[in-house]
Amino acid sequence: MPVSTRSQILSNQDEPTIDQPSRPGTDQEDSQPGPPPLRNLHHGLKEKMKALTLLYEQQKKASAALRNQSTRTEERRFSTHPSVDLLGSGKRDDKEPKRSPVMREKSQNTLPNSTVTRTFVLPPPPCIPTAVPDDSKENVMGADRIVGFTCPRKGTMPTTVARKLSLGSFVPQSEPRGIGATKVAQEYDTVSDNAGVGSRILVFVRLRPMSKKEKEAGSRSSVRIVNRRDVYLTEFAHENDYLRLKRLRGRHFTFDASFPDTTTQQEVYSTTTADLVEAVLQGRNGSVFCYGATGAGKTYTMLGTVENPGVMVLAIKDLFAKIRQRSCDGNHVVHLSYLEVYNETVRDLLSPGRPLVLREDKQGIVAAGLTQYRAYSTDEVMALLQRGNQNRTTEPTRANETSSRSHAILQVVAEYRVKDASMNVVNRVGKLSLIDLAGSERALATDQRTLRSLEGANINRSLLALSSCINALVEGKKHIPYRNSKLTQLLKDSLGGACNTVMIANISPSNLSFGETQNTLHWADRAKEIRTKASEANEELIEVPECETDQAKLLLELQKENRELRVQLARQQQKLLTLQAQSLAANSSPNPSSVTSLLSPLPPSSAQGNEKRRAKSSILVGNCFTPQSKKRGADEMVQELRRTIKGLEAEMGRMKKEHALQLKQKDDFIRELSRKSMKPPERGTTRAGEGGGVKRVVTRANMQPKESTEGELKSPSSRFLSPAPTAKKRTFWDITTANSPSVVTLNGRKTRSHVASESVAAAPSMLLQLAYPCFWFVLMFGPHVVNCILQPGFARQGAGPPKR
Ligand SMILES: Nc1ncnc2c1ncn2[C@@H]1O[C@H](COP(=O)(O)OP(=O)(O)OP(=O)(O)O)[C@@H](O)[C@H]1O
Repeated sequence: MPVSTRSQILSNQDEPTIDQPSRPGTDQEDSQPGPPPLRNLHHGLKEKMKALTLLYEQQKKASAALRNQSTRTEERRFSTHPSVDLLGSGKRDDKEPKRSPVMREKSQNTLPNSTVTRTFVLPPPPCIPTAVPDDSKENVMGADRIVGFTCPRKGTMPTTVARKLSLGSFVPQSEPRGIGATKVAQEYDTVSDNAGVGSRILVFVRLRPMSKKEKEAGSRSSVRIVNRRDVYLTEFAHENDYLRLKRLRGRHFTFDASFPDTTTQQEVYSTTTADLVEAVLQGRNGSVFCYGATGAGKTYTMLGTVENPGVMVLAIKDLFAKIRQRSCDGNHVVHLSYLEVYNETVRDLLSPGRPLVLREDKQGIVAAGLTQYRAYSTDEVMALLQRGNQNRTTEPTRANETSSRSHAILQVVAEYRVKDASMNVVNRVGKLSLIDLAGSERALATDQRTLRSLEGANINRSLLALSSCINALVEGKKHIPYRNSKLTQLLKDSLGGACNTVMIANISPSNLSFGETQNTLHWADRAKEIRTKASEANEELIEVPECETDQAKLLLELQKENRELRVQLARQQQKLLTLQAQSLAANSSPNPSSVTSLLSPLPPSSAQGNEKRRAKSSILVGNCFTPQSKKRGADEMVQELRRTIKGLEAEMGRMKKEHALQLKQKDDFIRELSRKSMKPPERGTTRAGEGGGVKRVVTRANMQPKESTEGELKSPSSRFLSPAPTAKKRTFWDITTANSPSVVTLNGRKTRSHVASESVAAAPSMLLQLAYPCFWFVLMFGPHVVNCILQPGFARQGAGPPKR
């Protein structure tokens, strides 16, 4: 049986085919029926390719007028994939693609919903795959060549010239534009956008340097960045892995800008975020988020280190510097909040506490109860940022020593007044969100069956929700599944709202992370197609009155408002101080009630007040030198001591009064007794006022110290002195001998017994003479009465002649 082979077909190319109807009535037809003529399939293909090439050329010519010099750049871009070099493949020719039937790339799309094919130059392969794989995005190549790469473009992309890199749609041309975007716009092809319709998300890629660990593991670089824009990804396989060697993949992506591993933080900031800060100062909202696998350098890009601060730090510095320059009245308000989404709960990083609930209001999705700190300087923001980062959940994993286990969102709201072109005063409010996402990860890359894996699962879930949202947005679906996770809820504004958004995709160069890098680049490539809504400036015109009187009025009003605010501030500060003092006291004392009573002013001197004061004094005595009291301020202690002294003095005064009263009562009693029971003795009873007596009468009143009569003591200790010298009961020795202890008095004066003893000493026989009646006297009235009579007061009271 004759078998037609490929060589036969090729050799019989001149023979008629189905497409070429044979001429009827020829000898050939009649005489040689033979096998039916075979169709050369290559003919159809060739024609199609020719048509396509023609179409391509036409389009190219048409667009050349628009693109001017970009054609040459485009052609250069279609050159051979550098991975061929990496793999050590054969030579290439830049002109080759023009003749090659397959290797074309249409960078522009003139028809909606058409497919753009990126093609890499290849020598004709010995065995070209007959069917293009389903995943048309993937390049399939042999061990040393890349076959093709297609990338479907949706109808959502602008049908005219494609990309707009600058933020021109929302930054007025009159305003200075950030260096970054301007530079990038100059370096790379920029294309016009439908102004006012909105802007698409700008996507940047940052490659980090190879880590020490990766180097030690012998990994090779699988990423190559060309022209600061194109990223080539190459897969490596072990030379013995024959199966994979034949199916190695290579990929090519183009982004708004791609940063090689040598790029500085400042370069990244000025290219990606500087323009967003500028837009925020125009009253618009902006978001920057870092996306990538764990350990790819997201936190490094966003936060950086002390020596190399990242985007967050540089953006805030820039914001403060610009706001100060532009604010027409020098006033500006910068509010700051910092939260994290950890295991699907939202937490405040600046004042950690209970998880926050997300609510949707007219401002968008907000975390209810999130602390908004007012910051006055960059340093303050830095301090807050540092505090927030200390509260952020980070754990070491196998993939990263300091892996962030949560998504962190720093939001800065800036408000200030500026004079516009027509010298009107305008109030502008803009919001900047800086987001450091947690890294997507494989369970094996981190840890299994631990809390880390639970965290990893939650991170992956929220990132999956993010990719679903990106897909839905790219496909122009009506329903975007923001509610699938807390992260997407919080990113709603950034992805689908009126916001200028920048995505920085972080990748690792290591071939060991090929899968993760490929995944990151895939989603980054997809995110390029998301268009956000047109962002309107949030600004309010403040009308300034024209005539001078109105201006003066306004000035007065503002001054009044200012005064009121100052008063309010002073009140608040006072309240704060009181609260602080109370909390300090409560912390330092084990008995809060006693401390509160100490801090409150003392009531006026009432009986109740005295009681309280006494109680307080005792508390103070107990607390004054306790270790807790040492903690209190020196002033407070001095005050407490003063209060103690006052309390003690009051107590002394009261005691003194009581004492005087008792004395008086005693004297009265004695006088009464003396009146009733006995005649005053002849001797020693001379009236003091008469001055006729030879002997001087010493009374109790004379004996009392002078100060006691005035009702005041000089020192608290002296007040505790016992009144014993005056109140002491007389002993026999008081009467009989001058050497008795009671003879010597306080003032060097002598007591009545002293006087008596003197006389006794002068005439000892007199004692004997008196002994007998005294004995009878004692027998009749008892020793107590005698003692009373012998008291010094008796002489005073009884100094006058008895009335009876
Ligand atoms: N551009 C860079 N230059 C120098 N070092 C870098 C760079 N990017 C990342 N690194 C280093 O790589 C390590 C991992 O980076 P980083 O912690 O930022 O990763 P990550 O993506 O935030 O990881 P995770 O998602 O686990 O938090 C860090 O030690 C960091 O210092």
